[in-house]
Amino acid sequence: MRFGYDYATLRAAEQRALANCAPDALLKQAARKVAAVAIADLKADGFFVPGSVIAGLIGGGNNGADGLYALAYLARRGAVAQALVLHPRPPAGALAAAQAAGVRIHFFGAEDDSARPLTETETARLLSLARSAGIWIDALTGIGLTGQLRPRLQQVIKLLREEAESSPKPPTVIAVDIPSGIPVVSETETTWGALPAEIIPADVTVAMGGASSPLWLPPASLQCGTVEELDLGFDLLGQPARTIVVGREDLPDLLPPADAWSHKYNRGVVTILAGSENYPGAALLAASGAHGQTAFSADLRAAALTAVHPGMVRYVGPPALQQLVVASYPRTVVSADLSAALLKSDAVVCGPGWVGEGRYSQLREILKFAQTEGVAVVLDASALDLFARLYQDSPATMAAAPTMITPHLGELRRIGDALGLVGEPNPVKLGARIAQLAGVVVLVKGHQSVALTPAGQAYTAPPGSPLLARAGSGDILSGILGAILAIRGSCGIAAADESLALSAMAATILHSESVNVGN
Ligand SMILES: NC(=O)C1=CN([C@@H]2O[C@H](COP(=O)(O)OP(=O)(O)OC[C@H]3O[C@@H](n4cnc5c(N)ncnc54)[C@H](O)[C@@H]3O)[C@@H](O)[C@H]2O)[C@@H](O)CC1
Repeated sequence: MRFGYDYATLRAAEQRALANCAPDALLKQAARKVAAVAIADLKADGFFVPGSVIAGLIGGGNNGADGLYALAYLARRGAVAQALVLHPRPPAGALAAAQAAGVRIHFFGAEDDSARPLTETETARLLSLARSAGIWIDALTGIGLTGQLRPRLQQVIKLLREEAESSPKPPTVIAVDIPSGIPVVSETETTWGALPAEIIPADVTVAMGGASSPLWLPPASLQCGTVEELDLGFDLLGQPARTIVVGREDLPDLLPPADAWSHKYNRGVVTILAGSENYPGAALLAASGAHGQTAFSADLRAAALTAVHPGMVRYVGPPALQQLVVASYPRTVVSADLSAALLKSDAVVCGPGWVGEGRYSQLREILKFAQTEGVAVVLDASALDLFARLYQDSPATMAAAPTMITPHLGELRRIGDALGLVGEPNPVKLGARIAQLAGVVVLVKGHQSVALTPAGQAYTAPPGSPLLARAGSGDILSGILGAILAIRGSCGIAAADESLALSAMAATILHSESVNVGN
């Protein structure tokens, strides 16, 4: 797993590390890593370091200092290192070191008026210098950015973004700590990966000492390129992470294997309520996910086979759909009796294609059962509108049951509106607010899915396959998720919010993997 921290945690860790080392020692260590990334990029493209032109976009804080020291290393290796200084007071020690190493220093807007836009002449000079470089080191602002980016910096970032986008040979952009302009702190709350008006998208971001949350959360994460974390000795172990990134390598730890004593009743029983006359396919798709009827690449197969093969899949629905499900998945135990099925369940999935009379009271019954027995419930698709209604009627029922709702972006907005959370454009933040208000885990499904817990943590995984963007994907995912929750539930892994969120990430990784190999 990888972790993202909030501003206060990172700052405190930085202060503790700084107390134990010489002035600028950490900055120089950070700079060496940035220089190494630049050198690796040159070599990968078949260039030599001597003679290669590298531009550093230099701001006024320690982020700028990292950039200047990196240019100094590169100049000593023979690169033509150009510092484009865009702050009236660049960090003095790093500037002197860069000059001494032969870095060429170019000042823009030396007077202290960051509201004045660059003149035409300055703009032309900036672009010409930037154009001559194959690598840009973006060191304008790091985690010290506060408030809205000042106008001149906004103008500069816009100019350079447009230059990079329109260039036939775009530069490799290496962001120091975080692409400039992305806020890590605001006065009132974590920024949840918000994007500024202007940004130069990075190919690589080198996170210094510890990664900030926006590096992992969309939409900001989608502009950060590959994130490389540099260990600077920050003691972050044991510090609360705001964001947890689950990878394929974590799956074996999240998916308990069956053992010699496993049987159909103790290996997890998942009950599915899905499909209707108009949407019969939803019942089949959810069942296929729960039965693990998905292909996986060889290295995931071992984990996946145990993960998505619960002891039993039960289906509750009308007789015609029961027949359909059994015809495709004969292992399914079907019934029309919800109460009887619930009694034997370790997890319940409800919602794909699930329309018709009586759903509201069924949902109430499921949540009451979940509340009493501590059994995890996944609410998807049609159950989401019922969820909003139920929350309005009886909020306590929601918060007390281990519940996860799984909206895509359109459904998320509808739930937000129904709960009175209007006008929040950032889906991750909206999901976090719904989670907090309703006391449920919210899995925001999309290119990069994020699960938000009521306690304010975000769980995510690398972006999924583009092939997931089609009808029926969510139905399969809900089945996979139900199977994982049932297995974990039967193994005594508590259906606490963190466990639900981790299960959601395991399910999204497996789901994405399965469509990539042909399902
Ligand atoms: N202190 C240390 O030893 C270490 C610092 N590190 C680096 O230092 C960075 C943090 O340094 P700082 O705290 O100096 O902060 P930053 O360098 O991130 O930001 C401060 C600079 O941003 C400008 N700024 C702030 N708000 C602005 C706005 N709204 N519009 C335009 N400009 C604005 C300020 O004028 C100042 O020049 C990290 O992101 C990281 O790159 C890391 O290398 C780790 C070690």
